[in-house]
Amino acid sequence: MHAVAIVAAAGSGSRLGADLPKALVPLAGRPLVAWAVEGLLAGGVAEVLVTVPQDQRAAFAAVLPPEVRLVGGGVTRTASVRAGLAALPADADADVVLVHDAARPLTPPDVVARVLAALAGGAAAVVPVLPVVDTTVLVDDAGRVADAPPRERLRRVQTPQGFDRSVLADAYAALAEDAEFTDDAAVVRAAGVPVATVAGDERAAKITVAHDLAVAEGQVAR
Ligand SMILES: Nc1ccn([C@@H]2O[C@H](COP(=O)(O)OP(=O)(O)OP(=O)(O)O)[C@@H](O)[C@H]2O)c(=O)n1
Ligand SMILES: C[C@](O)(CO)[C@H](O)COP(=O)(O)O
Repeated sequence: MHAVAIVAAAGSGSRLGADLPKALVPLAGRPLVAWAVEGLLAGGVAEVLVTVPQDQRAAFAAVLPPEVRLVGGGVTRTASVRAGLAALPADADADVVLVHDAARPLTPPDVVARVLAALAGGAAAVVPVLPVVDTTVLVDDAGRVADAPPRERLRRVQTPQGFDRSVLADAYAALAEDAEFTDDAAVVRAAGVPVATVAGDERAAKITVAHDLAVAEGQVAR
């Protein structure tokens, strides 16, 4: 099995509110994207491609190993992953593709290895998940609680998400040009592909707001 990873790193990080793209924001002195790439390689990925803001290639090249390919991203995460997939050479060795967020810099290599093992075991699509520990409700348009789904079957979905390469490519090819999904598992599910799960890890938490970055700094310092 030859695994290539696409790291979605073309977002601005508006909710974090830093003065540079979120993937370049330092965590213990190193940009988030550098942490994310390192974790993928340590977990068994052979090649990494990073989707970056169109005008930031030089800044990303300066902080990543030279063998990491950079591709201009799109206006949504879905468009960025689509651009990354399109940039994979058709004859490349890769038979599986992992899609990861630069915003999950401290994802342990063990999570990457679990995703790869599930693919090697025959899964066409696999996501790392964690249980939901809070009571979780659906609200109506007025913000009133409308329903409380049983949390035993709810999961929080992380990245990297892993796919048979042709399954992911075909699912993206079937999407409308402006389609937007919150993750890649939703893209393949829209094409009717079942998605398996493996255990995620709290350390793979996504950095979205300033508090998340502070938590990650504490994690690295421990
Ligand atoms: N057009 C986009 C938007 C997001 N991403 C990437 O998708 C991942 C998850 O997105 P999120 O954490 O929401 O990042 P941002 O879109 O940058 O954050 P915000 O919504 O706060 O602006 C991030 O690594 C981000 O760089 C991307 O590659 N291209
Ligand atoms: C892909 C993801 O990280 C899985 O949890 C998440 O859906 C990204 O969401 P965002 O709104 O782009 O932060």
